Amino acid sequence: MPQATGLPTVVIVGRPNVGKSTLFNAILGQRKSITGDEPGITRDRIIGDAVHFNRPFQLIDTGGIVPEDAEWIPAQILKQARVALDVADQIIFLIDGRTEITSADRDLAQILRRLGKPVTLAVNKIDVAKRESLTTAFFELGFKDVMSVSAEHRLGLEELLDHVTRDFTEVEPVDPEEQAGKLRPIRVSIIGRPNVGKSTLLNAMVGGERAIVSPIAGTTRDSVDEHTIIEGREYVFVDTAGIRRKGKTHLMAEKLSVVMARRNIRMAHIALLVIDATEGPVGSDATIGGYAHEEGRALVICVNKWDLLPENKRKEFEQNIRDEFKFLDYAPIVFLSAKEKKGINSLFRHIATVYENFDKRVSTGELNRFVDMLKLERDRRIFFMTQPSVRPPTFVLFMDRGEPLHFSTERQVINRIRKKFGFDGTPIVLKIKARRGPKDARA
Ligand SMILES: Nc1nc2c(ncn2[C@@H]2O[C@H](COP(=O)(O)OP(=O)(O)OP(=O)(O)O)[C@@H](O)[C@H]2O)c(=O)[nH]1
Ligand SMILES: Nc1nc2c(ncn2[C@@H]2O[C@H](COP(=O)(O)OP(=O)(O)OP(=O)(O)O)[C@@H](O)[C@H]2O)c(=O)[nH]1
Repeated sequence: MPQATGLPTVVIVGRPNVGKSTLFNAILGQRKSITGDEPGITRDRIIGDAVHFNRPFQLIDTGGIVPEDAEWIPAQILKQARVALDVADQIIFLIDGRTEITSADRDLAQILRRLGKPVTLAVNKIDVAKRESLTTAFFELGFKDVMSVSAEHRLGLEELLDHVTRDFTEVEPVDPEEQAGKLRPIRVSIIGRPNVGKSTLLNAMVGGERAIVSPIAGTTRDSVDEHTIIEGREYVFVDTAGIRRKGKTHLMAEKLSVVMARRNIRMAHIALLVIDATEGPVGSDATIGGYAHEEGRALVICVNKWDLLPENKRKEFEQNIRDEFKFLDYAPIVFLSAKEKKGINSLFRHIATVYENFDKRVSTGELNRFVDMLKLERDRRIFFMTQPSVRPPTFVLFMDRGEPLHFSTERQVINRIRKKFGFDGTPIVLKIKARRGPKDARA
């Protein structure tokens, strides 16, 4: 039976066949805010979570509580629906507006009045536009709040819910800060040496049938950001003017690409480091990737022009990258051909996952169960651990002393965090703080 969730509870009661389930489904369906564990609503779902204008509540349909074949008497309803009525903050007493008031309606009305809870009498099956005049006959049941609805045609539901939820607490829709972060566009920077295919990749990602592309002038005079929406998620490609501006002499261009990468990484959440498959990972690729790491930005390594290499080279190439870029071991590697538009969907999926990790928060409870299992250098002690921020995920270890961990120990801790919680594609920042013990407090 209903769990006490702490949410205000609305209970729908009425004799059989008045339309309780129809109303229940209409309210939950209309609000699209079912949070139950199975998708969709079945006929025998009797409890669901709903929201009306930021006022969340729990809705119970007693139609599912009283068996359909039960001989209907008020006592029966009371027995079966007792739990629901006990937890009710608001009761919707549903009757059939197309039939005469029955003795069962009258008996139930009396029982409900005695509960001393707020009851709204909802007259159902009033399927016409001018509904009010049809409800006057029902005032004789002794409720001052009488409203008409058509559950089937979803008429009058808004007014009914306005009324029923009027005293319920309004909540902010989740944490607005976090929510804003989730809804904000993912800022992507395409970086790499000259001629690796950056502008071809940009075109493949924002061009063609993906469309909804609009170049928007950025804050700096000649920078242009490009927006695109893929599967409901908005992406902004930062400084595409820079990507599209062609290099001058080769040497100039090479240096320029490094300078540009450094600047653009700061404006982005995620850097796409483009490597030319025909050249393999080279020194300046590592330099550019290193900036993303230092700036604490998420990273996806894109091996472009893969159409020019045989497929069976993939493993070898991947190993090559891992060997050259040891410090970027968290970055996923995507093989693609920007020119042939191959691997672009996979790249978008990686970006979405990597961003999720970049923005991921682990609860303090989970972290401290994890800390219990960490064994560090023998002379260091961890008291507890928190994650104060995201983008990038930043963890603080509260220890006996504030001095940094040995490099290899720090790496080990970060790897353990990755292994336990999964942070593919994002750097992890680890900070050490001395816990203020009782001695410090006295000093
Ligand atoms: N015309 C009309 N019919 C409706 C309306 N709402 C429900 N009905 C019909 O009334 C009948 C009973 O609806 P249910 O939702 O199953 O009624 P219930 O109160 O849950 O019935 P029990 O489960 O037996 O308690 C169904 O045939 C519905 O299609 C309405 O607004 N207008
Ligand atoms: N075979 C093949 N060629 C590609 C691919 N992507 C890009 N190219 C080619 O590589 C060359 C360079 O591509 P661009 O997109 O201009 O490279 P860029 O990185 O923007 O170059 P800069 O502006 O100089 O930094 C062009 O001739 C492209 O057609 C690919 O996936 N496969």
